[in-house]
Parts: sequence; structure tokens; C-alpha cells
Amino acid sequence: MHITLEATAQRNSLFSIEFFRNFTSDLKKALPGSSSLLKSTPPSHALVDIFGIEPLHKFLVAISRADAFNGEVAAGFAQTKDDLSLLRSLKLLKYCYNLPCGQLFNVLSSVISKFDAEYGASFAAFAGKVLDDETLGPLFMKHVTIAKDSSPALKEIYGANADYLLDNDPHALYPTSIYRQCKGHVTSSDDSRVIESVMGTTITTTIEIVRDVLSPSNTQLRDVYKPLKRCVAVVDERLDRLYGSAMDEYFAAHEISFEKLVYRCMEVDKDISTVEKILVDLKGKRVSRNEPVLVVGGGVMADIGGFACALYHRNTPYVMLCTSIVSGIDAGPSPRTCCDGLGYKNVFGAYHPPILTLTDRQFFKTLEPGWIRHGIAEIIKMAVTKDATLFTALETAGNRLVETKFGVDQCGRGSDIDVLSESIIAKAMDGYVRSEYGNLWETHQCRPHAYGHTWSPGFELQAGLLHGHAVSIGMGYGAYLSFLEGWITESEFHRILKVMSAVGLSLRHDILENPDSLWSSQVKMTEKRGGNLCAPIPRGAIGKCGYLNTLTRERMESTLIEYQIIAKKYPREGFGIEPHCRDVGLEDPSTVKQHAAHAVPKGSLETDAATSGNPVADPSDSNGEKGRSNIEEYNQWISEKQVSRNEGETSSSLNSVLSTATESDTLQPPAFEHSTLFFPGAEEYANAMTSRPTADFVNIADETKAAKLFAPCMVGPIEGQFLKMIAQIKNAKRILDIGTFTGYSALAFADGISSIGEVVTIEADNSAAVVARKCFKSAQNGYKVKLLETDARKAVTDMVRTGEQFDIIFLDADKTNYKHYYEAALNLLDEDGLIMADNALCSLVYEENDPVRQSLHEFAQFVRNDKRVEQVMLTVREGVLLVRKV
Ligand SMILES: C[S@@+](CC[C@H](N)C(=O)[O-])C[C@H]1O[C@@H](n2cnc3c(N)ncnc32)[C@H](O)[C@@H]1O
Repeated sequence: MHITLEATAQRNSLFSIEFFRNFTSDLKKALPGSSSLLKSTPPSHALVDIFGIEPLHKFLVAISRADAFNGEVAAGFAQTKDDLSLLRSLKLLKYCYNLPCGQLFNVLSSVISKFDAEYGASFAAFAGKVLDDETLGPLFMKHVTIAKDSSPALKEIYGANADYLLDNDPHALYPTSIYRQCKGHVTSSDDSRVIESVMGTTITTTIEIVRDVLSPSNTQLRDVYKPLKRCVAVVDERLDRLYGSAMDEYFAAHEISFEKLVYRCMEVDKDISTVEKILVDLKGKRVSRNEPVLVVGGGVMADIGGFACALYHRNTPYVMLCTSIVSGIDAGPSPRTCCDGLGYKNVFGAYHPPILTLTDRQFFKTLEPGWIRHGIAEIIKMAVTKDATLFTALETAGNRLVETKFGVDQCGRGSDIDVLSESIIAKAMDGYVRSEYGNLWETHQCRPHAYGHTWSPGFELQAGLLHGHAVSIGMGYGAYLSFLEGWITESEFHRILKVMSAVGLSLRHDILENPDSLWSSQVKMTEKRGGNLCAPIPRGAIGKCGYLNTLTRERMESTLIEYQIIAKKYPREGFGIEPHCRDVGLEDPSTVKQHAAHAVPKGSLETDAATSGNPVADPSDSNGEKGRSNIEEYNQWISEKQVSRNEGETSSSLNSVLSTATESDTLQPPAFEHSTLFFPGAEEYANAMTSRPTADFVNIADETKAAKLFAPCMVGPIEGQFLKMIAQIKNAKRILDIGTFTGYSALAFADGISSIGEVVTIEADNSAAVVARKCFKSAQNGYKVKLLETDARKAVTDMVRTGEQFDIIFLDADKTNYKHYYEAALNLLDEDGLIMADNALCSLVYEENDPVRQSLHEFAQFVRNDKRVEQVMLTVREGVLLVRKV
């Protein structure tokens, strides 16, 4: 070996490519490829001997003492992909004592293969055997080399070094995380009553563009998870639908147990309750603080999955598999993990980058064009402020990026657009990471990647714009200001507008007509940036960044007018293609900000808005002119904001009121590709606005859970309150509740009738009936309930025979027999009694091949055509059909 152990800790330049090359040739001499040790099966027989080979132990001892996170060391590696993988190996091998043997030998074989393919292959064959060995693969090197029962020879070599590390670099021997180091110094006064101290954290990470990451021949994820024997993954529900089986197959092929946790990741789900769910699930899986969680998804998943990992055990490593443009070049590798809360965007969060970020363009194939366009805005911002070559590449690619979904759709592998797209994503990622990682905790505001984000928060939500379109408008306006400052030329300004316009991004929006929202955003942004506007805009040339620190209200007003006149001359008069969230099938984000279940009184979070998350538009900031009457304001609001609703096919639109035509019957219910009747957040909002259930219902829910019965069977708080109030309004005396389950609906009715009223409820299943009986017993109005434990089909026929009468009959048992219960109910009802059929809209949400879906559809149609009744279909919970005899 060509190293002197004692000096290594100081001589960082030693750990360069040469160091690995020399190691490879020295090892080959001492342990040739033909050696019986490498051929030994099982590998356990050879392992101790191999650890004892001098070039290997000297190499490992030296590397364990390296300052692997040091910039000087990194500079020793040229910038080719292969060289950087050596740097990554160095960072891992530094912690060799704490690497599982499977991983250790895998990394060693990748190092050796770089210099000697033939020898690398024979070493890799041995490494593969170690990796696959159930016992050896996960065994840490320290358990082989310095444990009590390790061979004395190994203990002598590796033990002496362990003692050295204990004194000089304990992190190398007993790390909590091999991706973070902390250093600091403390200076105290003589009496220790005053202390001055400095702390610093160093974090290491790897970011890589990959191809076909889920193909079994790709070993990137295998290398991380095989030594651990399992992979716990937090996966976006949409991705699971599209790629779930590919993920299952990948991990099965490598014999890694794949434990998938799936979450819906729409913008509205980006709140603390989803983060909390992830935390509970990680704990449920007993994820350890050193076990990297795999986070799979786009921007929302990157934010909330990363945040959950930051909170779990105070920080747990995670591997980010990015499946969208935004996550690939921005949110994925970003250290800024977060979630929305209290009505504010990104208000909670932590700085916690992934240990490994992988971006695979293959996933872009299933993105909508509107999403691709929106993602390109984040690339343009990096091009304009950081990288002129990236900007030229964007000019060359133009709209082909959208048409081919970044070179993965309708174009061949290796085609020019495929190659160009790869380079665009890579450069954008590089620019982003360079801007972000040098300023990890946002300790200063010179952040090029905030280009376009200074004024856009003021109008993005208000206008219902996709984030990318709001940012592109902000970038266009910023470029104009830069031109006015003389920081870029007029032709550069137009190149920026052209590149955005070519891909269909917005240069303008009608909301710019009024500068109020931009101005209020500037005021809040200035506060957030510590009193400086510090708006990043191009300066000097495209690809360079400067910071505008002053813009008066007057100048903003005049320049906005000028900018719009210029933007209007562009294709589509400067408007973007599908710029609004609703255009791409997303809900209007302005509804997200009003997520009232989590909202707080206005005013109480003013400071948070200014310092943390993006401020949510405040309705009182809007442009109402003072002194106008309420009715004028109201009418103006109707014409400005509400008229478009009348054009849609909503239940309140004029069209649907005027229509007298009867729909003809259909064999099947319509396709309805949603698992709920509601937009996300709608039902939660309705719930938050509904009277709270009493302790008796909380008890039912608890008992149902304790009995491990399927809780969603219960009608729940919204429908329960509805049933109670119908009973009250109807002044009902006797109610028949068909399908008791654990008693929620029966007790809701009992709460709504007078003390002499009665609820007869029928349940055939004994386990549910036992719980219901117990709950009725302890409930305040439980005495009004009579539970019949029997088959309801027969019970109702018997009741008709004996002439029983009811004011309300609630159908909630087996859906396929609703028609039978309905016919009986028409006989059992008082003259103006009411039938209520629960789950009446489930033909929309149940799966296509579910027979219950078909029978619910036929039942609803049958009632519609029944001349004996009138009815209304209510979208309460899963649909309640209200029927009355005429
Ligand atoms: C959706 S759950 C009822 C929920 C209940 N209304 C509540 O709010 O808690 C349907 C119940 O009907 C019961 N059921 C199904 N078919 C039945 C039948 N033929 N006779 C009696 N009970 C039946 C099931 O055992 C189940 O407990």
C-alpha cells in the first residue's frame, strides 16, 4: 500500500482516484481472482480470511479515518459519473464498521470494477454471495472484526483502529447517522457562567438521474435495500395505481420484502394529518432511525413524506424516488420538507434533504401535458438565473418537451429529444441543488431559485392558477424589470418571454389588471425576507442572477401596464394553455386555503404569514371600493365570481332548473371515476360545520373499533345528525331502522324522537348486535330502542302481516334486497311517512364488477319510475334517497 496510516487523517488529498486504483492493484496481487477464497461457498468460510488480507484491512482502516465530507477531498475526484461514484463509495466506506457485510462487499466490488473489469467480476461474484447470504449479508462488519467472538487476528488489526477512532473520530465508529456529522466548539468563562458556542452540521447526499429504475436489472434500489432485507416505502396513491405492480415485481425479483404505505397526495392532502398518518404507519412498521424510507411520488409526496421522515426519530434517512418534473428538479432533492396548516401554505416544516434522490423520466409518460408545462416553469427559472446553456437547450427543445413528455413518449430512445430532455432535467437539477445546498437553512435571501416567486403568491390562489403559470407570469414581469434596470438587453428579455410562450406557459392573466394583489405579496415577501425585497431577476446576461431591492407602488403600477401591452403581442395574447387548476381537473386552490376545519381566526397568524408559509390571500385585501352598498357589492361579486357556475351542469344552474325532460333508463350506472362523491375537503368541511355527536356516539365508535368491526358501516356524524333532525322535524313516533350494525343510526333516531317514541332496529349478525346492545344500554336514549336480532327480510314481511305502522323507515341492510324492503315499507308506512334508503348513490362509487352497484342503480331507477311516490336523491354522505307516498 502507498499510504501512511498515521498521516491519513490530515492528508485529505490522499483520498483521490489514485488511492482506489492502488488499492485495486494491491488487492489483486494479494487476493487474485483465481483465489479459492473468492470461490468459497458459503462465503462465511472465506470472510474472516479476506478481512485479514493486508491491502484490504489497510485500505479500510485508512478510509475509516478519512474526512469524507471534506470539500478538498471531493475536489480530488474529476467530474465524470464514474469518478463521482468513487466519491460516494468513499463516503460509505468511511463507515465500514457500521455497514452490513452485503453492502460493504457490494461497494468494494463497484470500486474494483472501475479499474479492473475482469478482477471486478470475480470480486463481484463473491460480493453477490455475501449479499444473498441470509446471515452474512445483514451482519455489520464490526460484528465480524471487533466483536467478542471475532478472530483474535482481526480483533488486533481492526480493534486497534477502533480504539483510535473512539478517541479521534467517534462518529466513524458509533454514528447515529452515516449521512450527517456535527462539529462545534464551546468557549466558556472561568466560572462557566457565560458560554459562547458555535455548532455546525454537515450533511451528505447523492442526486442522480436514472433510467428504468424499476427494471429488475437496475440495482440502484437493490443496493440500498438488499442489505436491510426490506424496504418500507411511502407511496403516492396515484403512483401506486400506475406503478404499484412494477414496484412489487422489482423488490420481489431481488428478494427484498417490500412494505408499501400508500397515501392520497392531492394538494389538499398536504396537511399535518397526512404527515401524522405516515408517522403512525412508520412506527407501526417499526422503522429504525437508520433505515432509509423510500418516498415515491411528486411534489406533494416529496414535501410531506420528507417532513414525516424529518420528524420520525427526529430525523430518519429517506431515499426520494421522484416521479414528476417538480419533484425531480425541485421538491425532490430539496431540504425544505413541509406541509400546509392552519389555512397557510408550507407553514410547518423542517430542513431535511434525502440521502439519495433518483429521478427517472420514464414516470413522466403518465403525466398530463398540463402538468408537464407547469413543471417546465421551474426549469426556466433555473435557466434564466443560473445556466445559459440550459436556457439554450430549452430554446432548442421548445414545445417538443410537452409533446414527447420529455423524450419518453412518441419518440425513440436515443433520439435527439430524448438526449436533450435528459440533459435539460440534469442541468436544471444541478442548478437548483447548487443554489439550495449552499444555503440549506435559508440563512440568506440571495436565492436564484426564487425567481418568479416574489409577486406570484399574491395572485396564484386568487386566480386559481397552476403554480407554474403563476411563476411564469412572475418571471416575465421580473425579466421586464430587469430590462428596465438595464441588467439584460431587450432581446434577452424577449428570448425569456419566447421560451415560456413556446411551451404554452402564461405571460399574463387578467388578474394583473389590478396591481393590489402583487403589491400585497411584495409587502409580505419583503417582511419574510427580513426587510429586503431581494427579488431575484436576471442580471448581466441570461444565466446570471441579481437582486432587485426597490420597487415603489407607482413604478409597479406603470410597469405592469407596460408589461401587459408587450405580453399581449405574443401568441394567444400572452395567455397560457390550461393555466388554471380547474383546466387540468384539479380543484381551485382558493378552496384549499379556506380549509376551514383547520382555519384560525383572521389576524391571529399575521406574523406566520409573513415569516413562514406563503401568505394566503385575505378576502379583506380584495379590491372592493369603499362606500358602496352591500347589494351593489353582492351583485358585483355574483357577476364577477359566480356567473361561470351557472354555465356548468350543477344542481343550481339555470339549465338544470329549466329542464323538464325525464332521463330514459340506462342498463348500468354511469362510469364515475372517483372513490367518493365529494371533492377532497368538502366532506371534512361539512363535518366541521355540523353539530358534534354526543359522547354516546363516540362510545359506539370506540366499541366498534374495539370489536374490530368495519367502522365505515356506521352512518357517522353528518348523516347521523341528519337522521336525528329528520326525526325531530317529522315529529316521528315510531321508526324502523333496518340494519343496526353497532347502533349509530338507531341511536341517532332515538335522540330525535320524543321520550315515548320507539325505534325498532333489526340486525342479523350476532357480533354487531352484541356491541349495539351494549351501546344502547349505556346511552342516554338507548331505552327507546328495541333491537330484533333476526333476518330483516323475513321480519318486515311478518310486520306487514301483523299490520305494524311506522313514521320513518330507514333502509341500511343488504343493498341487494332494497326493493324487497321498499315494497314492505310502502305497506308499513303511515300515510305521510318517509322511506330513507342509505348508500343510494353507491352505484357511482362501488367497483364496476360489484353486483351491489348494479342493484343500487336498478333500485334508484325503479323508484324514479314508481308513480306511487315522489322522491329526492340527496348527496348526503354516500347518498340518501328520500321517498314519500303521493
Ligand atoms: C351498513 S350496516 C348498518 C349501519 C347502521 N345503520 C349504522 O349506522 O351503524 C348494515 C348492517 O346490516 C346487517 N344486515 C345485512 N343483511 C341483513 C339482513 N338480511 N337482516 C338483518 N341485518 C342485515 C349487516 O350485518 C350490517 O350490520
